[in-house]
Amino acid sequence: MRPLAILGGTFDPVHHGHLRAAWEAAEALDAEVRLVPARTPPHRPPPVADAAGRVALLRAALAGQNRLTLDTRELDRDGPSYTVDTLASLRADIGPDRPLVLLVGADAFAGLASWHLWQDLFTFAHVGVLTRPGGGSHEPTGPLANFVAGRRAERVRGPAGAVVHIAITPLDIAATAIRESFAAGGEPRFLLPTACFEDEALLAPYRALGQPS
Ligand SMILES: Nc1ncnc2c1ncn2[C@@H]1O[C@H](COP(=O)(O)OP(=O)(O)OP(=O)(O)O)[C@@H](O)[C@H]1O
Ligand SMILES: O=C(O)c1ccc[n+]([C@@H]2O[C@H](COP(=O)([O-])O)[C@@H](O)[C@H]2O)c1
Repeated sequence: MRPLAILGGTFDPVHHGHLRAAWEAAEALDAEVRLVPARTPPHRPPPVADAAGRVALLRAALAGQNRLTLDTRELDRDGPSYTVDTLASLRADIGPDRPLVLLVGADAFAGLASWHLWQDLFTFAHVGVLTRPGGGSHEPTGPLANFVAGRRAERVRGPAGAVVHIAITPLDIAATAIRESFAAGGEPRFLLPTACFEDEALLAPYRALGQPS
C-alpha cells in the first residue's frame, strides 16, 4: 500500500528547503506527500502572515505539479494546531492499514518530546526524519532518545511506529532568514519559488517588515 506522508509547518513563508525535502521524501518513500500548514503553530510566536496568506503562497509554490499537494485540515480547527490531532484525523480518513509518515526536519525531530501527547504520534504514524543542515546538534536526547532507540528502521513497514531517516539534498534555507532579508529591505529571490514573487500581494506581509511602522 502506497504510504501517505505529511510535512507540517508554519510555512512563513514556504521555501525551497521545504519543497525539495518533501519532493525527495516522496521519491524515497514512493509516497503521496501533502504539505499541511498550521493555522496556529504551537511552540512559537504568531506567524508574520496569516493562515490565508501562507496558504496562498503554498498554492503558488505548488502550481504546475501534482506530486506534492496541499492539505488544509488544520485551518478548520480552533486552538493550537497539534500534530497528534492531525494524524488522528488522517488515520480516520485512510483506515488502519495504510502507512502514514510524519515528515519532520531533524531540528524539529530533536524537540519532539515537547510536543502535545508526543508518544501517541507513533501510534498513528511513522516518523520520517529529514536531514537538515545548520548549526546545533540535531541528535535526540533524554526521553526521546530512549523512546526511539528500538524504533529505528531502514524502511517504512506497516502502518505506524517506526523512525526512518531520509537523506535529502541539504539546503540551508530557513524561513527565519527569508523574513530577516525582507526586514532588511532585501529581496530573497531563488530561496523560494519565483511564482511567489509574481503576485505583489503574496509577499506583502513580509515586505511590510522592512517598512517603518
Ligand atoms: N531547509 C530545510 N531542510 C529540511 N527540512 C526543513 C527545511 N526547512 C524546514 N524544514 C522542516 O520543515 C518543517 C516546517 O518548517 P517551518 O515551516 O518551521 O520552516 P523553517 O524554515 O524551519 O521556519 P522558521 O525559520 O520560521 O523556524 C519542519 O519539520 C522543518 O524542520
Ligand atoms: O503538536 C505539537 O505539540 C507540535 C509542537 C511543535 C510543532 N508542531 C508541528 O510541527 C510542524 C513544524 O513546526 P514549526 O513550528 O517548526 O513550523 C508544524 O506542523 C507544527 O504544527 C507540533
